[in-house]
Amino acid sequence: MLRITGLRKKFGAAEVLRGVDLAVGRGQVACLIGPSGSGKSTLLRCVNHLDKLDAGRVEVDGALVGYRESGGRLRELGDRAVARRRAEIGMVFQDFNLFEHMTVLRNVIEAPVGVRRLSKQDATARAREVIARVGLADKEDAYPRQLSGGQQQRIAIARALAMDPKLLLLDEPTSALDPELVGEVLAVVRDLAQAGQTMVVATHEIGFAREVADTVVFLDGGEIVESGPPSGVLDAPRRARTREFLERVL
Ligand SMILES: Nc1ncnc2c1ncn2[C@@H]1O[C@H](COP(=O)(O)OP(=O)(O)OP(=O)(O)O)[C@@H](O)[C@H]1O
Repeated sequence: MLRITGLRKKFGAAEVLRGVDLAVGRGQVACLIGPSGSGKSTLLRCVNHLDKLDAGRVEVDGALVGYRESGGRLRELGDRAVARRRAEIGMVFQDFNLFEHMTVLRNVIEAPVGVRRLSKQDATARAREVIARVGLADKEDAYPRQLSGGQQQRIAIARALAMDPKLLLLDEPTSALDPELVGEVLAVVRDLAQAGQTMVVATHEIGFAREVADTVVFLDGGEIVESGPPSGVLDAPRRARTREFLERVL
């Protein structure tokens, strides 16, 4: 479902991603772990073309994201074509990014109506379904400020699900939450994993990665140091850099 090859990304002189290769199969969950600044967010942002690539390619379900091939070279797509491709990729940010002036229901309906061109009626039915799926059916008329951080993040997940994404990217979805609210968001993500949603999750929650990931990807200094099933990368790491990181965070 996701194939990344030779991905490089610079900000100024700093090379933040230094040749990343990663494949995530349909229905699989990859968890990105690594120190702060290792490039996890940038990697996710390159997948949905919020950041441009300097080299390499990203394909979602066989189609390039943000580019088209022309004469053996990649050319950037226009805004509307990018928006169409991006509509197939859900993104959940650390700080929820909900529209504060809109109710929960309006937040979730917005993209299906505006981007997918669903009728208001169909979008509302879809929104109600995904809001119920994150356990917040009783909050559809609330405004974000009336919800806890955990509830806001669950609505942000519902908003992404409303577009029926082929791939869901979650960028440290629990980092901005008080510790007692982390569990409710992880429970929603765990349910999605069990339901077969393809996901890439950047996370500092190592225990969670052990539980849900098919593949754990340890990123350090913009490169993948080690990747594989949790039983390998987390429980029997082959590389000293992985071991040192895990000793620091566990
Ligand atoms: N828009 C930008 N302009 C300049 N530098 C950037 C930009 N975005 C990220 N960086 C730099 O790229 C590096 C990787 O950042 P990134 O946010 O991808 O790391 P991360 O692993 O997600 O970190 P964290 O766990 O703290 O979120 C950092 O050194 C960061 O300062």
